[in-house]
Amino acid sequence: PLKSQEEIEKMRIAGKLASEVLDYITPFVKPGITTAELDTLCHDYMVNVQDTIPAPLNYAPPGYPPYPKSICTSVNHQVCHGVPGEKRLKSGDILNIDVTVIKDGYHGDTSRMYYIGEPGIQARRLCEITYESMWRGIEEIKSGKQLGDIGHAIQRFAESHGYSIVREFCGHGIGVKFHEEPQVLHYGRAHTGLKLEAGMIFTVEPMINAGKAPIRQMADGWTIVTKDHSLSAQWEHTILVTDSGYEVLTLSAGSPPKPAFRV
Ligand SMILES: CCc1ccsc1-c1ccc(O)c(O)c1
Ligand SMILES: [Mn+2]
Ligand SMILES: [Mn+2]
Ligand SMILES: [Mn+2]
Repeated sequence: PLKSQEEIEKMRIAGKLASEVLDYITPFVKPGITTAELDTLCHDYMVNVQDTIPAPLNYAPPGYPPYPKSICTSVNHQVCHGVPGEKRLKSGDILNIDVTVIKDGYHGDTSRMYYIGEPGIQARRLCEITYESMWRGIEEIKSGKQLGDIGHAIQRFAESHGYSIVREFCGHGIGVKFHEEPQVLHYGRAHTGLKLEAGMIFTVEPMINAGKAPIRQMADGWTIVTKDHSLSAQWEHTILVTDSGYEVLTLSAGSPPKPAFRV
């Protein structure tokens, strides 16, 4: 549903707070720390400093058990929904931290990639291309355009670099609920799908694999990995559709800059 001005203001606050969690955790993301330690640090910051609620904690979408932690941490060939645990991060790893906070009843959802020590050139390139793929999709957002324009832009850019798009998970509407309509696919055909309207708020969160698209779910009932064990990267922003284009709601002081689009 379209958000009112009051709701949009609350979503701006929630989105900024979510982004600030990723700023806060950045200096802790070093070789030797465990993803469970990162979860505790983020949880305590959200609850004790921000007075926000971590949306993932005990979140149970249909067919899933309640999620046991406050953030998602997906390392290397893990695609998404990685559960924080005793795994120590090591130099060369790439890590996605995905944060969703609830403030005053409204959700802010964002994720970033982090380099642990010195990842190799291939790992860095996947992270950089995935970041630009997300922005290529965001750049299509404008009242009157269609959802297919977003997916097509992401798919074309990522696949032109020899990467593959994960199809089983998508972006989503967001507001008083973590997940609302519409589904925002990260692939598709231009000039197809739902028309975008000012006041819509949804996430763009492409998962891109260095190898082939197929994924597998781990025995923990949560963690998704690439079937071919290739590296996977993801970035996520929460976006408001405006008449003139878009407004990114999940920006903060430490947000990486938008890439200069190489043609
Ligand atoms: C823990 C959160 C969760 C559980 C099942 S799907 C999911 C999830 C994780 C990150 C997201 O950005 C998202 O939209 C959903
Ligand atoms: Mn997220
Ligand atoms: Mn999301
Ligand atoms: Mn990954």
